[in-house]
Amino acid sequence: MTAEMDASKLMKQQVGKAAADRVQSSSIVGLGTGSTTAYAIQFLGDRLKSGELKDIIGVPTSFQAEVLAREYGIPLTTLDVIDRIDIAIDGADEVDPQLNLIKGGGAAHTREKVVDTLAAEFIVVVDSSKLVDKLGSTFKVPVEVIPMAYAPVMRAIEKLGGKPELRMGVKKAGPVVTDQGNMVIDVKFDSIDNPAELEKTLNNIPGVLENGLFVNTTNLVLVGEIKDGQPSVREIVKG
Ligand SMILES: O=C[C@H](O)[C@H](O)[C@H](O)COP(=O)(O)O
Repeated sequence: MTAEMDASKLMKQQVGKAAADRVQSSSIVGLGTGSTTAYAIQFLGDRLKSGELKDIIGVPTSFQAEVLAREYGIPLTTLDVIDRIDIAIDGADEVDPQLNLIKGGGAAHTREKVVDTLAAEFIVVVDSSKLVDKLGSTFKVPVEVIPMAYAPVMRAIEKLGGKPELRMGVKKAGPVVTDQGNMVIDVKFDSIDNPAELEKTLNNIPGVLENGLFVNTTNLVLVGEIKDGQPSVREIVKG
């Protein structure tokens, strides 16, 4: 493992723990997707096991989150049997100064947006590499589409000035298939000046299920960073 990988792992672990520590007993918890949230799920499981935390129920945002929650002993529920989510913990691929996000690097943004926006408190967990001045500067915007519509959706996105690319599988021939059985188009925009408007415009293309722009969805981002050689966590609160 390189020193860079070590640092990234340490930052993710630390921030995952900090988020898990904020969960209180008897909470219904939205369980996000990705490598950072995976640590939060693991630490929630540890707190349950030690008896420090009691009676939490998780709402998974993906097959990955569901499998991890089962592995770490977190009981699960679904949205048809609960009427609230107290807190959701989820990662992000980019965070801008207004705390708007790009998500969906793991193709889970559709279910994540449902769960995260239902939560009374949505905590984002990232390492410091995810902070950007402007959304779209390092990451493409993921757009989930129903399979029969992928070609016209790509043409419509080109007309909006985006450069669309069908996301292809790794160790799987052909496209990535989401937990809903759909496809993902990653879109490079030269400049995202109005994320709120772009989020709506993309979702308005027939055949699009959901895109990875999360605008005004969170007031709290926890950032894992390395300071003086030690992992630490910084809070960014929306003012
Ligand atoms: O679809 C995946 C999610 O939006 C993830 O939360 C996001 O990609 C961040 O993942 P990671 O913590 O692995 O960087």
